[in-house]
Amino acid sequence: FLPNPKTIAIVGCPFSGGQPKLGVDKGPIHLVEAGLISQLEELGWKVSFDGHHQFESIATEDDPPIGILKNPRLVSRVCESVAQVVGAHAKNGQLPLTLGGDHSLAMATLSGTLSTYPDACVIWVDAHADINTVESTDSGNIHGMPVSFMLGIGQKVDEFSWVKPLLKPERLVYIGLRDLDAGEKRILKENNIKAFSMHEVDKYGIGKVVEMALDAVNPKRDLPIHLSFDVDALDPSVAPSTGTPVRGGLTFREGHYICEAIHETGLLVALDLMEVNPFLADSESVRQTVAVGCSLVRSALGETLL
Ligand SMILES: N[C@@H](CSCCS(N)(=O)=O)C(=O)O
Ligand SMILES: [Mn+2]
Ligand SMILES: [Mn+2]
Ligand SMILES: [Mn+2]
Repeated sequence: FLPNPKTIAIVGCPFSGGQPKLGVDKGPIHLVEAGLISQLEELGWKVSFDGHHQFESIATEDDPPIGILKNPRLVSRVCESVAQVVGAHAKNGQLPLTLGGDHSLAMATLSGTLSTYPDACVIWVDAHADINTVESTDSGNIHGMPVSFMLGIGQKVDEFSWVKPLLKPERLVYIGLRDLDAGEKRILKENNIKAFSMHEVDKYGIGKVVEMALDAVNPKRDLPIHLSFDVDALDPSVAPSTGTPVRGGLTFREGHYICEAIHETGLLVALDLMEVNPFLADSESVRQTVAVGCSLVRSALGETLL
């Protein structure tokens, strides 16, 4: 039996603690104000949205770095609470759509999904692998680390003891990589994690890459899919208003093809749209970035061209 959610639960997460740039916490409100809810209703979905989450209360306490990890207590507590919310929606048979906010939130979304669907596979669309460990990170920005926590690799951090290693390496695949730290390249190899970088996208074309990615983690097309989409996977000319832009990214169509193809599997159970930062560009570029975020979500949730 495979889930067939009919309701989307929007989890608006105005959170920026996993990285240093102001503004990414305003991503959710821009996405919702661009009309995303009615756009999804147009597609036939029931949409439940009980307002963006408030994290101010958690933010007040003293939160010195642990090692070089920045805002560790804040990130941990926010993610722990969001994990409960995402998990509850998934357990109710709804499709959690998490709007970021920075990608450290994926500790929450993957925990929520994998606690409900232990066999789910994760398709991570991103310029970055976000798999740094406590030992390998150079920045201490936790938005570059969520995958390592979910795999249970690297030195343990007490504040994150709630994070269970629910993600198996063989159930994770990347598309769009082009900016990995040396440590991350080593971690991918050591853990035999499947990754389709922009080199493979150029070489095989996006259609073949998505097919190979699914073959790698969902060979019988019978496992639930969690799609975690970082808008910086797209070329900065397509999605300029994001915190860590990297040249040579996915075209508008390549990004949409990934979402359309995943919708076509009928296996999508959870979706993250992360790292939209409306403070980082002129208003037209912000509008463009928000619009492409909404468009990608629509494609992953059933909007077709014909
Ligand atoms: N690898 C770098 C950059 S990580 C970029 C994180 S994201 N979520 O893809 O924007 C680091 O660890 O700081
Ligand atoms: Mn990311
Ligand atoms: Mn990224
Ligand atoms: Mn980013």
